[in-house]
Amino acid sequence: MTRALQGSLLDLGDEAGPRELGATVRRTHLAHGAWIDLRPGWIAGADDLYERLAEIVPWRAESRRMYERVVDVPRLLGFYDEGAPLPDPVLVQARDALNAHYEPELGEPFRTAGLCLYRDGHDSVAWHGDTIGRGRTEDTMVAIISVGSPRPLLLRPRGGGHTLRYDLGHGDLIVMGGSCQRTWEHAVPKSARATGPRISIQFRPRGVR
Ligand SMILES: O=C(O)CCC(=O)C(=O)O
Ligand SMILES: [Fe+2]
Repeated sequence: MTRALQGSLLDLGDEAGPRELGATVRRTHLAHGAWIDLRPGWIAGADDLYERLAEIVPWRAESRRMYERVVDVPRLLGFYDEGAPLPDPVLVQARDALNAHYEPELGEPFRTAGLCLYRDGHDSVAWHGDTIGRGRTEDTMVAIISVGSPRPLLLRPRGGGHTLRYDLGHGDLIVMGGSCQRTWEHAVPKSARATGPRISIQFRPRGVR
């Protein structure tokens, strides 16, 4: 009796979706006006969320012209523009919770969601900042949720310096803020090790890409 009740209470406390943010978020100030926030294990039920997203997102393979050659982008992509319905209710809850926490500081809401699926260690993203839009010139924030198997997200200052490494998966949250997109770069390197699949969900404000 008691045991069954305890079990169900624990289940209730661990309902799928975002857990608390608030004081559980740890901020690290980096050089040049950049910072990152970390909240490990933010999403309860992250493995189920991985499975649902892998299934229902219309994943696109892209290719890009590199000088004379056309090369495959080494990951699968999804994109939900402002106003487009997100593919899972947990992502709606997560975006709402991020906005409740960050909008006072950011001054605007997160509006778009980009998704990347790294199928295995061959998939990766090369060193870059999210500078296609306003991140090139303005401070902003990019919030990334990781589900599935952890992969390292590396960060290094532009122009050289020590590389930071965060292993992100299973519902972890990282937020890159301040000048991070223009003064630092980030990457998910290829791995020669056996690596399970990871999906990242990146929430960005309008005009940041
Ligand atoms: O998958 C990640 O965590 C990073 C993705 C990324 O940097 C991007 O899509 O701009
Ligand atoms: Fe990026």
